[in-house]
Amino acid sequence: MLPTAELHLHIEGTLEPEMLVELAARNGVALATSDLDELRAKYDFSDLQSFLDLYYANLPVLRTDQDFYDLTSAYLARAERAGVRRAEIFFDPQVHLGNGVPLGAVFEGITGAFQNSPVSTDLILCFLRDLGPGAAAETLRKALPFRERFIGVGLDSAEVGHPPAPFAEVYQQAAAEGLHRVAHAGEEGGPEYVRDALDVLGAERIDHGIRAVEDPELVARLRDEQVPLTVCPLSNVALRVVDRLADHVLPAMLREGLLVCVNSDDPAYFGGYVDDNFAALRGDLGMTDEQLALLARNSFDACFAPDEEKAAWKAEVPG
Ligand code: HPA
Ligand SMILES: [Zn+2]
Repeated sequence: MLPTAELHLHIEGTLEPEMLVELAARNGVALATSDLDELRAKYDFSDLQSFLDLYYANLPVLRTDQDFYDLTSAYLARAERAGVRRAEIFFDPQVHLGNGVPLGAVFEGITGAFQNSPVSTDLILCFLRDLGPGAAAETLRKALPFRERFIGVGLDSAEVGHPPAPFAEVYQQAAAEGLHRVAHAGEEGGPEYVRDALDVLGAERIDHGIRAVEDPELVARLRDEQVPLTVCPLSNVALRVVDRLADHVLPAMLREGLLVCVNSDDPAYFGGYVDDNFAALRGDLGMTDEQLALLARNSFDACFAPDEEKAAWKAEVPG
């Protein structure tokens, strides 16, 4: 099992059907069905939005700090078995606030699970780009009383039609608070979303970024500046961003010298955890041990942990 850092993981996207049913029963939340096969059958997507519709529809089962604790503990236990040494975990506070869950319960549950795991963990607060910059600023304001519980901000949800630029001010505020800045860009949106995330938001890392390959000048810049790109191969196939894993641009990105790493995004929905992603890269793309080890080393270079810890994890990667 390759040791790796997982830097693109939405904790809400680790909600497996079994836990969905369990939490719905515990909290008295009605589901359309409790049949696990019927629930799994819905995990068939045509694009990002068709996934987001189901992802948001399932989240009202999360109500208490215990729910967030259980969700996060289950992910961390699975991640540990997948070789994950370091996880920088996204969450979507606007969804939970919208469902009437206090932010304190969300922070308490997630970070409580962090304390009981051997995996090195930190939390990144994501703004929902389709709700706009005003709602993002309001969310940051509500989260600042919990400032010590998270290390950065990100930008997720429906990409096309919701470019980065309007979020410049809230990203500036986040930077002033000493928070790291990442953003989803270049998943369904074009290279200009990646460029704006760097130039306008000051993003230190790009989530997905695969459509950057359409712009050679941008590729040269990403290589020269060694901007980390958190690529999610099984996600890209599940959301039909690429037709087949065999067509994925990840090997080309590696050949270009980009700082790419492998992540599971929403593993309960996309067919696997980070070890499953590595296995698929080996099986379907024929990637070699050397290439996979480079991806693992890149993940540690790309993470926000202290340099000594990064060096110790990197030294564990074979080759
Ligand atoms: O893969 C994703 N892309 C954009 N937004 C998201 N929110 C959860 N998962 C995703
Ligand atoms: Zn994502």
